Amino acid sequence: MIASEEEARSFCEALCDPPAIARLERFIHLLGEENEQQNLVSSASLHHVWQRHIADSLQLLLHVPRETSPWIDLGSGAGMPGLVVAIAFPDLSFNLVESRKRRVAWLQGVVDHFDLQQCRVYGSRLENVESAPMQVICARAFAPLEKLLSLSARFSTPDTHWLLPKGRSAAQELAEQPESIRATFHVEQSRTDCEAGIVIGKGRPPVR
Ligand SMILES: C[S@@+](CC[C@H](N)C(=O)[O-])C[C@H]1O[C@@H](n2cnc3c(N)ncnc32)[C@H](O)[C@@H]1O
Repeated sequence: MIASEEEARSFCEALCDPPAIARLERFIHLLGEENEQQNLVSSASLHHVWQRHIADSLQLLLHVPRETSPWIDLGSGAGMPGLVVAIAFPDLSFNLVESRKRRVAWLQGVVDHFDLQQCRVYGSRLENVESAPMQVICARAFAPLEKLLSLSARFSTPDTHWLLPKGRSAAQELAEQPESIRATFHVEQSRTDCEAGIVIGKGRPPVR
């Protein structure tokens, strides 16, 4: 379990090369500046930014083969987890979906800053994004599991990996789903919070 900022940074250094760590440091700086202009993340969380945001995002890579792409991140907000993984691994293809205008501008500004040519920002509601097959669907703090699946199953195929950090409600939310959904997903322990879980799955869930 990652229990400190130092451990979180070491965890990220084990996953990423030094240029990626330098880009993530720059992202943290930009995030701090932008957070004074708009409420992207809680200011308290910036005191634990490697643990709460960077390692929390990068830990998703432990659950999917490294080269898997494209990803879609639902409700990217400040950029967790999709933008953080895109900054660390710019060779992977990412689609970031966010409906709030100022957040969209922030995401696009960061994509431009790092010249992330494989990263596309969709400034609209997910409901209005055209369907396309994705290899990874991720979302942190986007919507309750049932709603999340019904809004996004159309992006999945039998090969799609689902990576859904769900905080402390992970096991409960999954337990409330019908057996057909429970058969597709399971909960893995988060590395950054001993009480949090990540709902992990593979395939196209049979949603209504
Ligand atoms: C609680 S925030 C989480 C942001 C980020 N994933 C994180 O963990 O820091 C949820 C985000 O989803 C966006 N959102 C909510 N419903 C959406 C929808 N239907 N389509 C696109 N974005 C949506 C909100 O604007 C918000 O930025």
